[in-house]
Amino acid sequence: MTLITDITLRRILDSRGNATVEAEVTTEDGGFGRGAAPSGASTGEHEALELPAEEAIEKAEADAVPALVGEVDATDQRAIDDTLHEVDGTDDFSGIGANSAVAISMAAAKAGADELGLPLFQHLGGTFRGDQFPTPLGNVVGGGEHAEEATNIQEFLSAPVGAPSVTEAVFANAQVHARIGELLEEKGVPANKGDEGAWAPPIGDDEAFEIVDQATTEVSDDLGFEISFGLDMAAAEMYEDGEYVYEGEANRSTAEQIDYVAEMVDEYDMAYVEDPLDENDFEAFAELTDRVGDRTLICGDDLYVTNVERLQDGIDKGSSNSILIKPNQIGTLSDAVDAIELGAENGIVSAVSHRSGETEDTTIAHLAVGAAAPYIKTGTVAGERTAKLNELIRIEEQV
Ligand SMILES: O=C(O)[C@@H](CO)OP(=O)(O)O
Ligand SMILES: [Mg+2]
Repeated sequence: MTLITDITLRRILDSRGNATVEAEVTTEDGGFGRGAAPSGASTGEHEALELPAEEAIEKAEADAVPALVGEVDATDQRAIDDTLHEVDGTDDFSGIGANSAVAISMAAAKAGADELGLPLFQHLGGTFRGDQFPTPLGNVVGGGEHAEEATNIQEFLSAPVGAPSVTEAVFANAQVHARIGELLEEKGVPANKGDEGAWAPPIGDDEAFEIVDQATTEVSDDLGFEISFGLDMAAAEMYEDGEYVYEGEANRSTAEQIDYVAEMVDEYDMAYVEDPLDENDFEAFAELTDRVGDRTLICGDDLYVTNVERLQDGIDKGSSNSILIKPNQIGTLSDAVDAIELGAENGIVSAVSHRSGETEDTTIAHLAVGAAAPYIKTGTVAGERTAKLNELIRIEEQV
């Protein structure tokens, strides 16, 4: 037993320039870990609650810190995360803030790993983990809530499903991103970038499909392995009064949205579609999964918010064959691992994910490897994204 001896919380900047919570945890034998909370823009209605950074810090200092310091074993992640839940006392972490909770949970995990002299992925996953690497889904074009005057669809994701290693996959996504930059320039389209470093051009979704298809095909031919692509439609953000609102084109009813997504899956042989329907429509999700789930991943992000109860509901209804895992949506690493494991037991494929507002924290790279998640979504370029991608490259070298 090695007790936590100190926890420091502070306000730091995230990649959008907003304040977020950073935590540092020290153990009695000198173990140390630092973690920082990310923050979403297209947040799900049922996510754990993020409080303003200063308020989250004050509340966690008053309630969580005294319950952990000198009380809990730094190497017992379940006990740490259970304590966070106990002191918070709510269902959605509105007591201390999900941002304080996740920062402490991640910092403590790193302190525990340091204490044990293990890489974080192994502390989280155990001795027999570390030989399975996630395929990185790389955001290369996007709009929605992540950029003004760009595509309706929030993210077009390069998916190097045939890459022989995670390192080659990471570089393949960067090459697709670069190729799209060239294609946009050739077309004379001004190419700004969105919150996650993806190109955010003022073009329609149809044109974006064509450009991403061309770039992934060309890079795939060049590198000699399969690069598919996918989407995060973040459809809850488009859903108004029973219709999916597309700027510059006709709105779609739920039935039309299902038809549209199914057609695009087949036309472009897409590997992955996240949040194609509203976050409360488990039934429409099930209809789409029934139609195309044998040939693509239909992933629930805002639908499940990394919550095992919502995931169980989706499993019972056949809503999807994939789940997005965001530790800050649920508040602790233990909760995130529970969702991955419940998914795996039921044939649901996990993709561990960043948020649009990020920091240099690399925990999700370790979580994906430690929990053997088949996918990770953490951008393509930009420092706060490459922090995780470069960490995956380093982990691959270690094993
Ligand atoms: O919708 C998503 O999957 C995420 C990350 O790409 O965006 P946000 O963090 O804004 O919710
Ligand atoms: Mg999403």
